[in-house]
Amino acid sequence: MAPRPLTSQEIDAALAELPGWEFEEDRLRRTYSFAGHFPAAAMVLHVAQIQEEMNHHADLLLGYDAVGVSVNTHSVGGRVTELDVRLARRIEEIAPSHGARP
Ligand SMILES: C[C@H](O)[C@H](O)[C@H]1CNC2=NC(N)=NC(=O)C2=N1
Repeated sequence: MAPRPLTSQEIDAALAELPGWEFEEDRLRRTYSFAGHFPAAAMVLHVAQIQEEMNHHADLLLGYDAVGVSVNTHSVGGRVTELDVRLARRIEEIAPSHGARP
C-alpha cells in the first residue's frame, strides 16, 4: 500500500518515542556524535545496509565524528510518512552499538 503523509499529531506522537529527532522542513532529522571518524563511518555503512533492506533511504552526512540523518518520503512529494518513522526507529536501535553519544 502506498504510504500517506502523517498528520502533525502523528508526527508529534512518533517523535515522543524518538528522543533527539526533530521535525524540520518536512523531514525527520537527527545528528549522532561518535568517538571519532571510523565509528561514524561504520554507522553510515550500517544505516546504508538497513536502508537497502527497507528500500527507503535517508540523506546521510558524514562528518569527522558525526553523522547527520535527514529523511522524508520522495514518493509522496517529500512528506513524512510511517516509512520515515520506521527507518528512524531502526537507526535508533543500532546507534548504541557504534558508540553513538546519547
Ligand atoms: C523505486 C524505489 O522503490 C524508490 O525509489 C524508493 C527508494 N528509496 C526511497 N527513499 C525515500 N526516502 N523515499 C522514497 O520514496 C523512496 N523510494
